[in-house]
Amino acid sequence: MSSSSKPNLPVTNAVNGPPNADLVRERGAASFPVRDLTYLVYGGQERTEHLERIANMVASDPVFRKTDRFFLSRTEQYRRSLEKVRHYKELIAKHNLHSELDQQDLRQAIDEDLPIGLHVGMFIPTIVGQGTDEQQKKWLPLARAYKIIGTYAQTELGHGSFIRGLETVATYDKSTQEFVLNSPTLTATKWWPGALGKTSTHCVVFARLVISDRECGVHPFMVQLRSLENHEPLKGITVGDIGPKFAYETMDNGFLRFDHVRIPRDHMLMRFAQVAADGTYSTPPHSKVSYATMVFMRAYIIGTASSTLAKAVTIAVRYSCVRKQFPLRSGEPEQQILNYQNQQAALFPLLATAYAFHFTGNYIRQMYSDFVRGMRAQDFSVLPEMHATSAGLKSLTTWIASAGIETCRASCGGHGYSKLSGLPSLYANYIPACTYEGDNTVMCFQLARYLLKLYGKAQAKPGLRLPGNVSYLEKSTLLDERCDASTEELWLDPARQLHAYRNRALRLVANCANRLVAEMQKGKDEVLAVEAIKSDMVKVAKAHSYYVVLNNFVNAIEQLRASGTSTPILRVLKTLCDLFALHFIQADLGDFLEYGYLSSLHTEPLHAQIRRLLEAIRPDAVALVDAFNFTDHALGSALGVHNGRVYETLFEWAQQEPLNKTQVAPGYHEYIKPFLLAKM
Ligand SMILES: CCCCCCCCCC/C=C\CCCCCCC/C=C/C(=O)SCCNC(=O)CCNC(=O)[C@H](O)C(C)(C)COP(=O)(O)OP(=O)(O)OC[C@H]1O[C@@H](n2cnc3c(N)ncnc32)[C@H](O)[C@@H]1OP(=O)(O)O
Ligand SMILES: Cc1cc2nc3c(=O)[nH]c(=O)nc-3n(C[C@H](O)[C@H](O)[C@H](O)COP(=O)(O)OP(=O)(O)OC[C@H]3O[C@@H](n4cnc5c(N)ncnc54)[C@H](O)[C@@H]3O)c2cc1C
Repeated sequence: MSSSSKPNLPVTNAVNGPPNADLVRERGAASFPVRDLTYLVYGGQERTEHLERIANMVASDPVFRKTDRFFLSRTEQYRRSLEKVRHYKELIAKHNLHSELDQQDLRQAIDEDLPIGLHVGMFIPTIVGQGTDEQQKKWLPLARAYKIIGTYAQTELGHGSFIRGLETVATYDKSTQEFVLNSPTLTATKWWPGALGKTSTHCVVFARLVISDRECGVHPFMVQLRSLENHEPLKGITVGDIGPKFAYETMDNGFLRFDHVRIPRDHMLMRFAQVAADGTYSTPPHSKVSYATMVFMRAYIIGTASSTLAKAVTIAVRYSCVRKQFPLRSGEPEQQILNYQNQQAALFPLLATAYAFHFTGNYIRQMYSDFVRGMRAQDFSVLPEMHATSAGLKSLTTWIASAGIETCRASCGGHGYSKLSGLPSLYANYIPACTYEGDNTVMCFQLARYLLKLYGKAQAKPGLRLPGNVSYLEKSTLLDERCDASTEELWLDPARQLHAYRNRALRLVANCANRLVAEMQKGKDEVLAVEAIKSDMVKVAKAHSYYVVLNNFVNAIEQLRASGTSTPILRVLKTLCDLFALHFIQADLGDFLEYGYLSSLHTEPLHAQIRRLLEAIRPDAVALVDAFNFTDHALGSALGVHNGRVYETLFEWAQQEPLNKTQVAPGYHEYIKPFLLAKM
């Protein structure tokens, strides 16, 4: 089928030449207009073309090249990322990219963990969210123009998850109307904040506020760290880089200590809690409102899980199409490895998941903007739902995307282990998303607590109406219902798929609630009873989040159908949605079998339907990854190049290896020559 409009062919880092014939053939045989799916993913033709212009501008700009990254030392990588920051700023001015959206598009196209990520992602949002109008007026123009660079300094050597345990103190001195910031112990040292070590001139510090010996809880303070003239740390401030990490080399995650550093009273961000000149403290309208930037970032992280996984899948699917291994019978041509069922079973559920997460990203963005609108009107009622939902989805999406990248890497065989595949660095730079912005397990407890509370309320008050995604907690009769998908066809019914996910989630919540009561009946207080069910709480949070993701995918398809999306696109999205739904039932089959919701009567057709779905996706696999529309620059992979010239590109990129600069190995004369035969 032909596309409705021609794509702008991505700028390529691949070796030029005729494209791989298998890829060409597969692209020509797609069952749907690829370009239309791209428009759907990126929000329309105009927006897609705008993104392409930016992506191609970045991809063709030598400053943004990525191919040298594997051969640079940590310090060189940091310097290179600063060079990219400077150039990013130059391009904003040159191309008039002053809107926040344009700048976000540009950063996304640059596709590197730049040391201004925290400035944009957390420092500015914290000023916007927590600063008074006057504070915003003072700091935002400076921050937005990069006259100052800031970060978000919350985590300490001793505490990250347990925010109330932070030890940095901000003591109010009424006589001078200043706060005195101090790090009283080694464990009070701020540790981890991105761009803190070497780049930032300022930061928002989270410290426990003390007024006349009274503890008022953790609050945000604006602090200047370095001189704006020579970048030297200011008096009383000890700051530096925390040293080598698993990856993330471009980012100077830092440490920071305060020795009785004085800041003016108006440097406490006082939108919600205030300290008056005489030391009178006014409490915020919600005790956790100062945690709002983290909720914002969790929502952002959920949105990026789709694109990250989509990159890994694009690389693995294209490579699996080019790579051939074994003829089925002797004398026949070798098979593309993508034809093997095991390869499809590894990759296609991840392809489906990347699409599923795309719709979940849209959902959380909408939920977040509704929540912000409410907050502006002093309505915090949505905060618990927003916090719990984003905590759970952040955990599920980052866990699945991390594991998915590794699956993609492993499915590329030996070449997947080469950094030139792009997959090792994609994985190593992505996995901290499971830890930062809230350790995933700890985040799951937050969602599970919320669900258990609502379940308890619904039990105590029949007829209570709960919000949309959790309304199934009202229906304990659902627990008596069983699966009736006894044929392959019935498994394609979205209502039945959702029923299964809802039933599993409710079952796990109910079991957890019962176990909590049982533990308390054994004599434990509530705190210890919760400790006894913690691993089950993680399962509860994941089960609910799976349900939310599937529900969003099903709803999105319904909305697309209603808005007249073409049948071929709807068909392929429905196939992906079915595969997502059925694959994750198959993956957690024990949950569904344990309480008799499913039996072998249902599992046989389930397995058979999954095999059919893999077959259905196979002819469209390349088109489905092409629809993500990544440039070769974005993928940074010799295996995933758009033209499929995988071996040529691998060979050429390998020539850049510094070891290849000389024919004779460095160290040969000292270490090899002495024991080799002198002559043959
Ligand atoms: C939206 C789309 C936007 C698109 C545009 C974005 C542009 C951005 C550009 C970005 C550019 C680059 C990106 C950079 C890349 C990313 C880099 C990542 C950098 C990482 C930064 C960090 O890691 S910052 C540090 C993060 N730290 C944490 O997350 C700590 C985790 N811990 C906590 O959150 C809390 O302490 C915990 C929730 C665990 C418990 O809190 P605690 O104070 O102990 O409270 P409890 O007593 O347990 O609970 C009391 C009740 O409060 C409820 N609650 C807790 N937290 C919240 C909250 N945040 N909101 C609401 N309610 C909350 C809790 O549930 C309890 O409720 P209950 O009813 O009493 O049970
Ligand atoms: C790359 C990277 C960038 C970062 N950037 C920033 C930044 O810019 N600013 C910033 O302030 N911070 C930053 N952080 C810190 C990050 O937010 C914390 O590391 C994160 O919140 C986890 O906290 P923790 O390290 O204290 O883990 P811990 O809480 O010590 O977790 C360790 C283990 O204990 C378990 N655990 C913890 N509490 C409980 C409990 N109550 N019950 C059961 N199990 C529990 C966890 O599940 C985990 O398995 C960054 C971290 C990384 C890795």
